[in-house]
Amino acid sequence: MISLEAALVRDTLVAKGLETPLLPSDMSADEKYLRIKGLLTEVVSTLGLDLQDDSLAETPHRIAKMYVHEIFSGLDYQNFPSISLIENKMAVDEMVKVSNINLTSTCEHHFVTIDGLAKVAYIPKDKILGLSKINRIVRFFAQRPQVQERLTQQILIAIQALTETDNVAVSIEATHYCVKSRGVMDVNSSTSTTALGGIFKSNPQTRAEFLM
Ligand SMILES: Nc1nc2c(ncn2[C@@H]2O[C@H](COP(=O)(O)OP(=O)(O)OP(=O)(O)O)[C@@H](O)[C@H]2O)c(=O)[nH]1
Ligand SMILES: [Zn+2]
Repeated sequence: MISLEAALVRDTLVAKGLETPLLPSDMSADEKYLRIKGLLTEVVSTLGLDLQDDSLAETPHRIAKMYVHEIFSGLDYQNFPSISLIENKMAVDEMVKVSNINLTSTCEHHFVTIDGLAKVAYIPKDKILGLSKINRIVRFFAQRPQVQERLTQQILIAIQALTETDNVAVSIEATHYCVKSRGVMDVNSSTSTTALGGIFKSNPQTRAEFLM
């Protein structure tokens, strides 16, 4: 069973065509762990590494656990954070902005790290979101194989759906280790992405206030 909030976010992402491409599966987390552990035993031994060595013996177990319960745990809506929303009794109608949210994700093309910072803002309407929940929503979607553009959009849409307002903005600045530690091997470049909704898109001043 997933929470009502998780179901709302999932259904909104599906309706907007922004859900991560997922196939239906009825495997439990334990079944996934066992299957991945077996497959990684093949990978590690095909690379010629000795799984009898005490340093390597647990590597398939560690990676399977890491995929299912850590870095890809956001594929399972049962891990969606509990969301606390309160009524906007104080009639806040100015921007609430959370900056420097630590973000560690995984590039879906190479399964290596994306390391960055996110900034999220919204202008409350009837509901106010518990502050830490913004960080937790960022973290949930980061814990999936991702492209940065989709990650940025998914956070936007989740917060729009939960706060029942379009006036949400998200930006991410990140280093992709698939660019830094392999391939083109550029150690200096970083990538910025932005997703803007409502007044953040239509009003240049609001956009500028968010981006500064
Ligand atoms: N748009 C976008 N591209 C990404 C992201 N993460 C990785 N990529 C890119 O995905 C592309 C995959 O390109 P391919 O040519 O199929 O893979 P590749 O041969 O490993 O490419 P190189 O990285 O150039 O060596 C690369 O250009 C990556 O830099 C992301 O978050 N967003
Ligand atoms: Zn990559």
